[in-house]
Amino acid sequence: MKILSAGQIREIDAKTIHYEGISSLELMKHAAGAFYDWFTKKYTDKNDAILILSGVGNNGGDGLMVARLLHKAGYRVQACVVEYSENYTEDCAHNVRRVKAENIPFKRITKEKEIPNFSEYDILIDALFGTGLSREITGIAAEVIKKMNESGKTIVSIDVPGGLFPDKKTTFAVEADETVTFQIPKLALYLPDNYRFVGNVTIVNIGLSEKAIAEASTNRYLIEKKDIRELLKPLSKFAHKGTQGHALIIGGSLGKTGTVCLASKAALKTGCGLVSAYLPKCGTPVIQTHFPEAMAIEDDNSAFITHIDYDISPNAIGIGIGMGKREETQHAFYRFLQKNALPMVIDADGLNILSLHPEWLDLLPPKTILTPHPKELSRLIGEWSDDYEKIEKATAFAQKYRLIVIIKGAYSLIIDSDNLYVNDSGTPALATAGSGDVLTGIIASLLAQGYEPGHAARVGVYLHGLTANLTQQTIHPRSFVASDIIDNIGNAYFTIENGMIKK
Ligand SMILES: NC(=O)C1=CN([C@@H]2O[C@H](COP(=O)(O)OP(=O)(O)OC[C@H]3O[C@@H](n4cnc5c(N)ncnc54)[C@H](OP(=O)(O)O)[C@@H]3O)[C@@H](O)[C@H]2O)[C@@H](O)CC1
Ligand SMILES: Nc1ncnc2c1ncn2[C@@H]1O[C@H](COP(=O)(O)OP(=O)(O)O)[C@@H](O)[C@H]1O
Ligand SMILES: [K+]
Repeated sequence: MKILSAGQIREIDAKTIHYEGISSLELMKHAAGAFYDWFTKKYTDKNDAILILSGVGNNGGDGLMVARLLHKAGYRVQACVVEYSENYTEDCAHNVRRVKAENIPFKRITKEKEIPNFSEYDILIDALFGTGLSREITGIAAEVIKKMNESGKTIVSIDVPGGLFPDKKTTFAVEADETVTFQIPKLALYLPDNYRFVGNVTIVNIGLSEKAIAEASTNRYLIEKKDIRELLKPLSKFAHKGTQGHALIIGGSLGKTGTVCLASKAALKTGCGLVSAYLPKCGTPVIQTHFPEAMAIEDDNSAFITHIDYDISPNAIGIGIGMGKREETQHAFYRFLQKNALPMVIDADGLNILSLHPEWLDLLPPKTILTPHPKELSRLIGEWSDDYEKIEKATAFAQKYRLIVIIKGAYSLIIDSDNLYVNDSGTPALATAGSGDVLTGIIASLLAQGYEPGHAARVGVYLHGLTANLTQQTIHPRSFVASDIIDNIGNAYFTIENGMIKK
């Protein structure tokens, strides 16, 4: 799904009206209706006191239309317009008239003392500003937002939290619990700095013209299940382990051989035909006991890796997990990079060693996948002042070395040449030891199966996250562990292929 800018969304809005031959008010009806459907499914208690805070633009118009729908359905609604400007849009003004005509409690707020007492309400709906925000908020709107944020009440934002810039850094905005956004994802909704404003994001369809959306050009995308389904390779009737790829996982050190067990098992469960694990000697009994399907190759050293030599022919490599940064291991890694031309995913200490020797980055085959979490990323590219600068610097880094960079997080970002992909599968259940090791195994497996690296990155990140979504009802997020990801890779495949969850 395309992620677009506020300007592009405005254009699609106008084109929809033109192509579909509908009025802007009708489009607003669709938008308000979509919000209403979502809201009434989530908040079913009609005794909740709901305060709707609208602005004077079309976002405010949406809010007032939502007030009318909720009132009609029997909810207890108070509608307000925070009159930060006298320039009402036509559709907003229309809805003010309708709200009054329908005898819905209504109030204009022009100065601080007119701000209602939020403690009398259960839910605040924010329709103050949408994608038309053009500058920092001051005056009465700022007063209202400050009080909303201090109220401790549930806040639900229509389209975007009031004050959130869709395409640049935000410092002050409504701090919503839920944001229901209209059809087109905006980048700002998925950035960690903005989580306190955005809360949970839901995208609802409002019937914007598909043709208009297709005409908008972008290099930013939100990954959807259907995209991943299209990328999945079919499994041939005549497949055998020799055709399904051989992944080699390299890593581990004394006390950290579990990382390689997790990645190796994840690799096999993701579908490659063979998995070998290269570890220090201490790891061999561990992996052979834990996971008999894997083949082990031992380093000479018992506690850490000192050379990386093997006489097998894998198709792809996952390297770096649990490996440590000892001198000997660093040199072994360097000599390995000098001779390796296979597709590769590098994580953890592999990344940390590269940040100690940035000149080694030139040795990586094009499209090597790096999977840093933010700390590892900062070691590679330096600090950033905000998420936008982080993306800019990571993109420049990825392009300079022709790499694919996956910035791991609640929403992982995949940078692949000019393109940015946002992944929204996954839950906080994944914030658990070894979760990143499993991702390395999944991606190594996909590379071994012949997936183009950009596809392996997207499919891998999406699959990994989906395992947590699928177990939300069966495994409490606090007790979900990395092995649960592995156990549910099959279910994730089922879900992607045909929407079915196998219990
Ligand atoms: N996407 C779609 O297709 C659809 C979109 N729809 C809805 O429309 C919304 C966009 O509506 P919108 O363009 O009217 O802008 P909106 O955000 O309501 O506010 C603009 C007003 O705020 C003002 N203003 C701005 N910044 C300010 C500041 N800092 N401090 C004070 N004032 C400030 C600005 O004034 P100006 O900048 O012109 O001086 C203007 O008066 C969108 O989010 C969605 O909810 C649906 O209805 C239908 C389908
Ligand atoms: N709150 C979250 N929501 C979704 N995914 C998450 C969340 N927290 C962590 N993850 C995912 O879990 C993985 C954690 O990786 P990493 O930080 O390397 O962990 P570890 O070092 O413990 O293996 C990443 O893929 C990340 O995207
Ligand atoms: K809003």
